[in-house]
Amino acid sequence: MLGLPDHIHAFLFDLDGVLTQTAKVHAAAWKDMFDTFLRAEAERTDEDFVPFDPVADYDTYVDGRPRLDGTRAFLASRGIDLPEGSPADPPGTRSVQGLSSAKNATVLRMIKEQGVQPYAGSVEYVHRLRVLGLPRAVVSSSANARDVLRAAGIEGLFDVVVDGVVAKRDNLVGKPAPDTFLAAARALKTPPEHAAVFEDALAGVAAGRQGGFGFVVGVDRTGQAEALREHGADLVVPDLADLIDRESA
Ligand SMILES: O=P(O)(O)OC[C@H]1O[C@@H](O)[C@H](O)[C@@H](O)[C@@H]1O
Repeated sequence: MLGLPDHIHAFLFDLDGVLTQTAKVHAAAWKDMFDTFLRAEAERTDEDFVPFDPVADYDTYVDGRPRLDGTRAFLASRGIDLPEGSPADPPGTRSVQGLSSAKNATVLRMIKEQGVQPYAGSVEYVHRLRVLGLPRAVVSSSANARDVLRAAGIEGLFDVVVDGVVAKRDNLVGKPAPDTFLAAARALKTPPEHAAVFEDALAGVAAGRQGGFGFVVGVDRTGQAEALREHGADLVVPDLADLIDRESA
């Protein structure tokens, strides 16, 4: 079905980096926040400032995970232990919540300034699924997913959205756990073995593999095809337009 095996009847799409060109905006916001924090830490402790790597650190610790998990995972990679804090902490407070709020303020500002561009190949692919009457969901760790979908003008293309807000409400463990994808498959009334996962994040393809989904498509926007395969992608494509081409080849 549209470049995928015939046993696939439902389609679960990650948002940032798969449907919209916002993975790079998130990466830039994370770098901005962590570099400000790391610079201050370097001064405080009289140690060298080692910046956040927007490719290696982003892909390994942050990409695809819920915001607070991303903050915790990167801090742990540097051996930095911060108090959890509270959601009321002002952005930039020296706490997990304070740093996460600073990142969110930056990403929201960037999205407001730059707007949100969808990937044309993804929009075309989802349109074709809709014409065929096949069920489609967005599965994103982001608490800003609804706003991003709306800003990209593609909110109406999906039957179900499981985002960071839904995950919190329903106590779903975030990616790389498969729970949010499983919840979306349930909502589409499709067993996981008949659903496909589309992901650009290593944590996301790992979630698809762990959840026993029928097919996992890795979407490689940044030259990490091999790592996507290692984390569980059955197929890696640079863009969803390639799946349309496979279908008509
Ligand atoms: O901070 P938000 O908007 O809730 O998003 C959480 C995460 O959502 C994921 O979709 C992105 O890949 C991550 O980069 C991001 O950090």
